[in-house]
Amino acid sequence: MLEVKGLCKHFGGIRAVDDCSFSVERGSITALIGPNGAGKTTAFNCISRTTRPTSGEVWLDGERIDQLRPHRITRLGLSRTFQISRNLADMTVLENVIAQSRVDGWRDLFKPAMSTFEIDKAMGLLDFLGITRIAHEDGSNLSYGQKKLMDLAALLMSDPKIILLDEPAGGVNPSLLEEIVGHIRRLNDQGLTVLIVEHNMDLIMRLSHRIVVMAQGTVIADGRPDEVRENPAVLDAYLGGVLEEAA
Ligand SMILES: Nc1ncnc2c1ncn2[C@@H]1O[C@H](COP(=O)(O)OP(=O)(O)OP(=O)(O)O)[C@@H](O)[C@H]1O
Repeated sequence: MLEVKGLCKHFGGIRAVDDCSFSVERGSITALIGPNGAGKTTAFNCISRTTRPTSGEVWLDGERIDQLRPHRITRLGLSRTFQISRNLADMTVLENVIAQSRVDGWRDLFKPAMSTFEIDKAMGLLDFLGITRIAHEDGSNLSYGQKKLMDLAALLMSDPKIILLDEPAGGVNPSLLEEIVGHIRRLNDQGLTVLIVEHNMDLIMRLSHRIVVMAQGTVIADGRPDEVRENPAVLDAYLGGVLEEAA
């Protein structure tokens, strides 16, 4: 469904992503893991085109997307979250979900505040995520975890085929973590393809069908969780630690 071919992103002399190639199968939960600074977020940014790649190609369902604008990519069915919530000031959760989901660029400036269709759709998603009770809360009063759920709702507004989740478990408490895992599983059961960057190895090992491992900008391993966990190159990149703890 998603194919990344020879992707490079250089910042001056830093090769953040360096000849990175991998694919994501339709209907899968695929994890992109790697030690700090491996290039995972930069790869995400290039795929969703929030960063312009230096070279390489990204294909979505047979269409090359690496030269498209981000909102065109969203329209083609690829949406992503950010490590840091993009909560908009002085807006309720419902307003945030709708405002963040608008993908038509400057044309959105001429749209009415919120249509009934958008409100119904956003409320349906807040219900799916179990957070209708905070629909009319000011977005800036939310806990860190609630913001993550709000961002997930905004992401789902565009009816994506594939979602890219950047550290969905980062900084959330254990019970919310289980809730987020449940939501990701349910979305995947409904046919949504998921690509996830996450440092929580326990979550990754439980949730993913396939794991792509990056180190120093490139892919060093790719396979099922049990294969990746035993891979000497991966253990070496991580110096053993986190993977052994998750075993
Ligand atoms: N805008 C930038 N300018 C210069 N260097 C950058 C920039 N963004 C990222 N880098 C560098 O690129 C490399 C890869 O960073 P990136 O954030 O993609 O890694 P990561 O695998 O997502 O790390 P982490 O797990 O810590 O989030 C790092 O060395 C980082 O310092």
